[in-house]
Amino acid sequence: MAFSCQRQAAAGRAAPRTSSRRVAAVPRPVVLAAAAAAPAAPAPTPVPPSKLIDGKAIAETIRSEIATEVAAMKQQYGLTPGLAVVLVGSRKDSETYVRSKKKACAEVGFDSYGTDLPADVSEEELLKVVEAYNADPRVHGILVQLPLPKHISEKRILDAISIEKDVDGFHPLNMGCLAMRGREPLFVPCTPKGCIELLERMNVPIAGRKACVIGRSNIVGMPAALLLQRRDATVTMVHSKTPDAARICSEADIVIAACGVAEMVKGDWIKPGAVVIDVGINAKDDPTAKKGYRLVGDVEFDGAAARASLITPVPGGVGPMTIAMLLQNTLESARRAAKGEAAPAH
Ligand SMILES: Nc1nc(=O)c2c([nH]1)NC[C@@H]1CN(c3ccc(C(=O)N[C@@H](CCC(=O)O)C(=O)O)cc3)C=[N+]21
Ligand SMILES: [Mg+2]
Repeated sequence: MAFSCQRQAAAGRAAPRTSSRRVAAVPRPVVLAAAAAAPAAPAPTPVPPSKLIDGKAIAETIRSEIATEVAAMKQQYGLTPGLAVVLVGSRKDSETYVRSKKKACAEVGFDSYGTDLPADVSEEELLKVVEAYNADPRVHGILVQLPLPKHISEKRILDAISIEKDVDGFHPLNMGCLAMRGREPLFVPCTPKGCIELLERMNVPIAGRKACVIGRSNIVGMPAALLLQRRDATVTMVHSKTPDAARICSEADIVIAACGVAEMVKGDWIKPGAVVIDVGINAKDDPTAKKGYRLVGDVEFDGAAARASLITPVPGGVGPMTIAMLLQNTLESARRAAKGEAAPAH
């Protein structure tokens, strides 16, 4: 059940907001009860659905497009795309993500292969697993779930993934090609690719616009900035050492927030009419929620939504797109294998 749907459902029912007793009678009290807990604060104006970028629905559309292509590929080449997912340790969030990735594979008709290793596995053992998947012709994509335990060098593991199977796009050769004009990476990292796909499917113009990327991680901020740049946006990156991040952000037509700090980007960071893509997924304590927390992004949603022309919710925004792009990358890799395309020289 997507949070965005709850938000919309709640927005349609104005009356229960004011009374905590009536809130208790509402079947899904998460949002309403949170509003009732602070009666002094005025309830935020409900966000009109036309402002929301429904990543969950767009990802579903993409997944059904992929399923159609997989069926055709099986027919034409007798080939089934295969994704290998390697999980080290037992972080609850990683286990959840890995489960959703395997489920998404099954839904579009991919084969998936999983290796679960204990948290204290040696780097050498993990390397052997990666190398076995590199050599396995049924596998077109390899994903080693991050973060890895401290004693393992992520660099060493990611560098070992064959670039033809690097569906995460984290290999330095793929990243390097992304950064260079006149070159194309074999794969683009899934989360930033999903952000661009959302902009494109919502018909948001990128060329000639000012974009602000908040955060400079290898997996989101940096590749997001490079992708925007490739589409002729004027990109500014801000980060924890930027003294005037709020001012710089407030000049942008497109904001991609990927700083990993819950609700850091406030409403007044957003230029009226800007498009806001929120990559963050943070757990925020909420005693009224079933699990004792709810998910929030890196953007303070209500304040930003009041000014933005379009905004992604969390969850139900970028998250589902990350998985859809992983499937797209894996499909593309399988297509190259089916056509026997030689790997570009490297
Ligand atoms: N090698 C590697 N590749 C990754 O792509 C990778 C990774 N490691 N480590 C962790 C991050 C995180 N990530 C997400 C994937 C899906 C959702 C997703 O589907 N989110 C849903 C559900 C959120 C929820 O309910 O928890 C949503 O936002 O609506 C979120 C986050 C991939 N990552
Ligand atoms: Mg990714």
